[in-house]
Amino acid sequence: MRFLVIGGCGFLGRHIVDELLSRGFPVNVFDIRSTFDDGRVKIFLGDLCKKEDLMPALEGVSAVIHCATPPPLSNNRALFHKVNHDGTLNIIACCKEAGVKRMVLTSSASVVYEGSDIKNGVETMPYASKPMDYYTETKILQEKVVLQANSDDFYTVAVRPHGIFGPRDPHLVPTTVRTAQAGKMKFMIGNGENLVDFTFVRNVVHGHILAAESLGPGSKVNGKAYHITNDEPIYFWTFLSKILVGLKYDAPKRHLPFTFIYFLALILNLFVFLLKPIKDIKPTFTPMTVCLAGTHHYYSSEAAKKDMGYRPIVSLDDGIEETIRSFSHLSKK
Ligand SMILES: NC(=O)C1=CN([C@@H]2O[C@H](COP(=O)(O)OP(=O)(O)OC[C@H]3O[C@@H](n4cnc5c(N)ncnc54)[C@H](O)[C@@H]3O)[C@@H](O)[C@H]2O)C=CC1
Ligand SMILES: CC(C)=CCC[C@@H](C)[C@H]1CC[C@H]2C3=C(CC[C@]12C)[C@@]1(C)CCC(=O)C[C@@H]1CC3
Repeated sequence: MRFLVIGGCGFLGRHIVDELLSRGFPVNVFDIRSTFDDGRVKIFLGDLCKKEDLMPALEGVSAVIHCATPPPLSNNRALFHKVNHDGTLNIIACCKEAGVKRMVLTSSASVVYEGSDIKNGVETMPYASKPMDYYTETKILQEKVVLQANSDDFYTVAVRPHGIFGPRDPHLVPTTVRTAQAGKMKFMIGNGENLVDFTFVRNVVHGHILAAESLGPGSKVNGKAYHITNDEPIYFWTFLSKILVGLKYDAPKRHLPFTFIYFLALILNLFVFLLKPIKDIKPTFTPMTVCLAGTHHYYSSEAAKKDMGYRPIVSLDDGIEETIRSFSHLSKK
């Protein structure tokens, strides 16, 4: 089974490519940029929104893993809609024309998150009716169109990871370190007792490949979404403190009230919106990131265990240790 990994030059995508190769699968990569060179992989450069770019990459492919997105923490509504919604419709149409049989979408557990506590969330929870940011808004649209595209000759499934971390992560660890270096990590938001799923990247990869292998005629996974987690919810600020201390930064010790910081983030968000025509500011503390830092949000992966035999293959502590080692270049000097 030849795979095409759309977004294969990104953080998760590259790990998926590496694992597929190590399991002996032939792999194509499609991405708008190239970040690596491997003689075993043909990298097709292009825009997933353009049929003429995508079709050549689909030749001889039987399974597509679509994990491309604009950067989740950017705030570009038009780009998110263009890539995550319109672009995904294009991928579905191209897959059907090229005779691809299976599609795995990298969705997000955040498609049901509206800023309030979610404890052991299940996949049957309704989509967020008021998504907190444009990224989440378009991940909901994206998952809907992919699962609706499931049919007797094109099998689709959505994998919903949460808080992916690991080597080459461009979002979580670098943003945490930058925030600490700017002196903005001296306080925890809230009481520090909110449980959150952080998922080591190789567990997310394992879930994707299991999902791809499980798709097929009459399969129970066809047309469904599955949470893939480490199955070890951890206090948000305990996780961040482990990363920070591992990179020789001080862990936050004092607390700021969640509602106070959330109110400040709302005001800042308004200023960012008003100033947008003049200057594009990307604050770290947005209503979404403040809620993620101050509320419970962890999910059940029981459905993935039952329907596709998923189990995390790397423990949280081992994943944290490997991540810290891989980011030694970001250690405090
Ligand atoms: N990082 C996280 O904590 C989580 C990520 N996800 C999902 O996982 C997937 C992968 O995320 P990451 O690896 O963190 O992101 P990333 O930003 O590292 O990788 C995304 C890749 O998509 C490519 N891309 C963007 N626009 C494109 C276009 N128009 N045409 C072709 N390629 C394009 C980028 O060049 C990049 O290589 C995404 O779908 C994201 O929504 C879901 C849950 C959590
Ligand atoms: C409060 C603060 C600035 C903490 C620093 C860490 C954050 C940058 C990460 C903590 C939780 C992460 C997270 C995501 C991005 C990075 C964090 C906000 C996602 C929004 C990435 C894309 C998704 O699909 C959902 C993730 C939820 C958790």
